Amino acid sequence: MPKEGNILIVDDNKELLVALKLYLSPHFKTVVTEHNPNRIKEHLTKAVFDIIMLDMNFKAGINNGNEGLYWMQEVHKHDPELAVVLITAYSDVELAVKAIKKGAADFIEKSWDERKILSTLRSVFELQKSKRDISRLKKKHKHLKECIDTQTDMFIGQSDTMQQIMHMVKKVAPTDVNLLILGENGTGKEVMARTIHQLSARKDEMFVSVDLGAIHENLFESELFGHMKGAFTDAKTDRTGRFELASGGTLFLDEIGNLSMAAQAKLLAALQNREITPVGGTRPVKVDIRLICATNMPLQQMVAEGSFREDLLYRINTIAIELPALRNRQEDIGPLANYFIQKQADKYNKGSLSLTANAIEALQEQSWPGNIRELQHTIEKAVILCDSASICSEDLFLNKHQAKVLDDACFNLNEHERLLIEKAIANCKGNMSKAAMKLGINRSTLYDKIKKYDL
Ligand SMILES: Nc1ncnc2c1ncn2[C@@H]1O[C@H](COP(=O)(O)OP(=O)(O)OP(=O)(O)O)[C@@H](O)[C@H]1O
Repeated sequence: MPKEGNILIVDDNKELLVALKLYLSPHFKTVVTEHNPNRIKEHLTKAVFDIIMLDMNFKAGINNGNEGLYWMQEVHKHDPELAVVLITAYSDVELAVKAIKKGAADFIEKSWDERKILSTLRSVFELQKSKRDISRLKKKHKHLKECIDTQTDMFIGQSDTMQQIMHMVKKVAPTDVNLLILGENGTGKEVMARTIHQLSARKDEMFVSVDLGAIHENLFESELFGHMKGAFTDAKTDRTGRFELASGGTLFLDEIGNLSMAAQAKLLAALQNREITPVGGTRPVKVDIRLICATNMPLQQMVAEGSFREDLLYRINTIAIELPALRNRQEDIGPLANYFIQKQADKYNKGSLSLTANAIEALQEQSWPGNIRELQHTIEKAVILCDSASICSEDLFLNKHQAKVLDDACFNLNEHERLLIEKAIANCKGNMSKAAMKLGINRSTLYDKIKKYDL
């Protein structure tokens, strides 16, 4: 088993430091010794210790332990969780009780038995490890709660296009490959990323979502990699970064196209090395994440223009999933609208609500520039304002400018044909034979046109 535990021993007796180092080094990962207590802070800023063994009396002739208690308080000002084991040459139970009351983890007498020192340090180290685990778990729990509070939606997507995408997703989800999800705003990139996480072996671990577009350039490193207390003015406590929180699970980086070149370089290094170093930290931390990125920006074009790193694009884009705009998957509008109606009716205690056939038709005729998010908001508004249990097209307050009808000034035959085909397919709920019949053409001509207009 690899050795664990970093110990700093501070005592003005240099011979004792040598003896302790020799004895403890085979049992702990690092043992650092120091004879001058004024240098404790320097050591604590250079490395992370689990235990500090501290002499109670530094000045010859003084043995009331006050100096040791003073240095212990200084240590705790720097790191309140650091375990301090006090050393004294004088067996003094009262002093031991006083030190422990003031926050010492334990107490050792100088007239020692080596085995007792080892067992004391080992149990202090185990306790210290558990305390740190608890503090890490508390932070994870807080984040997890925040994630759960932003409720996830069930994945709806019956259209042929979405079924094909889901077929591919089911194959890639259980692997650990990096995925890039592309699509306009509101097409469901985050819902898709959460679905992939749920279908993967990492599903019992965290799904951590980061909106890179909302993070200020200066805070990028601290948000993603964490920071140590005191690393900068506002760093009042240690903070675990998103990479570490997601370790074992999935990290979802939304709006990846918004990253500056400097941030791209830092992200690439973290992905290549599979480790991060918190801001102000000295020790790199190993991370094991499955990465899913998303964007609505043309990354290939950005690479060509020099605003996105090609090596980063290769790393994040093992497989790309392109989510179609809602206007290009009309068959999904009805099921999505029905799903949102139930959800919002529950939210606003409206009992059982339903959409009339003409309401669904009207929804299918919209162009939805804001995609599923816009559809969801439209339904929410209708649910809040409706007076009866069935919602018709007038209750939807649809934006007339977004209706998928061509204005009178459009004489482009192709545009008219494309729109008519879309309408016929939606009207026939995706039944191609019926749609072809309605349009007065045969099925194979309809398929040719679907291909031509990329419907
Ligand atoms: N397939 C789906 N089934 C159910 N709800 C969905 C689906 N896709 C998206 N939604 C809902 O639509 C809204 C927008 O989805 P989401 O945030 O995943 O989109 P996005 O593409 O990540 O948006 P943005 O580009 O703005 O970050 C959310 O409320 C989400 O729950």
